[in-house]
Amino acid sequence: MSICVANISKSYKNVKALQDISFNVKVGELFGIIGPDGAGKTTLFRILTTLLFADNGRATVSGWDVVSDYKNIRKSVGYMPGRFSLYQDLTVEENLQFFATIFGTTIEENYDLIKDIYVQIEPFKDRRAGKLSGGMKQKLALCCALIHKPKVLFLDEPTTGVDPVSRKEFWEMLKRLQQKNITILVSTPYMDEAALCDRIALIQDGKILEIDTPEAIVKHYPKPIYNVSANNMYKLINSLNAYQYIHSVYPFGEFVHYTDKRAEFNAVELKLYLESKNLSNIRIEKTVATIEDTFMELAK
Ligand SMILES: Nc1ncnc2c1ncn2[C@@H]1O[C@H](COP(=O)(O)OP(=O)(O)OP(=O)(O)O)[C@@H](O)[C@H]1O
Repeated sequence: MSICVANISKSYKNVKALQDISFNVKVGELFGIIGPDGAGKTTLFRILTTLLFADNGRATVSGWDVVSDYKNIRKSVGYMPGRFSLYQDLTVEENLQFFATIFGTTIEENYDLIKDIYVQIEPFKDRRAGKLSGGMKQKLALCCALIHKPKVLFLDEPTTGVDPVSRKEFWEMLKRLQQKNITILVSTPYMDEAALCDRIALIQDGKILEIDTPEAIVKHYPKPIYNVSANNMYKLINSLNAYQYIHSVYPFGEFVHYTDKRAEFNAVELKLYLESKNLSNIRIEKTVATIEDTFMELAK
């Protein structure tokens, strides 16, 4: 195992940031920690990268204990914190040089590992890091986290605030790094990114709701789910919420995802009900559950 987490808990005064968290990550696995703001993702990353002590439980990274072997862990992992952590006043190249030096290596020595990513920011190598776009900053931060050839990479919300094209590119890079046998633990609040991981842990209020492959998690969704749309989204949601057979309803892009309490759902009856609420252009179609649907159901 690359990462073992056993019964980890952490509180800040009255806030239970992590409650009895356990999971394992295999060598070379791309494992996602998926949860909304405040779920406890950063706290978990800080414990695993030896920057914070847990109140209870044990964790190892590459076989090293996060408390007693912290020095070995610090040498062998890469950590990209959620907030931009690089030196804004240093240039792209100077930042990279700096991180290589503190880990006792050089850019040349491990250039192969970062090459794919670095070529994209190389044209801006003399630009100060503070003047880069969001996507470029993420690429530089990833290069800096990789420059000492870590065995395990911790990426805390690496794509938050990054445009959709750069997000997609970023995940393609992670897939390539994975082929180099680097274990990757990545957190994200974006449910679409969860589908790109080998396995995911859904986390909310410091507790793990479920751990499995994205495909298996979606298959566990317990009910048929329907895309519903109408001329007025706000009124549609309010009307569905007031419907006597509603199990769940929430907005999903241009639709509303609706599930019904009954085993036998009646679309005609629902349409008539919505028409009685003065809605028009009503469409009701069966759809497949996503990770977001599963999360919402488990988090209820
Ligand atoms: N130093 C602290 N003192 C008090 N409460 C804290 C501290 N750090 C985090 N918390 C609280 O602990 C909980 C978990 O926070 P954490 O930052 O780990 O979550 P997160 O999933 O990373 O969310 P975010 O993306 O918003 O940072 C939240 O309720 C947060 O307000």
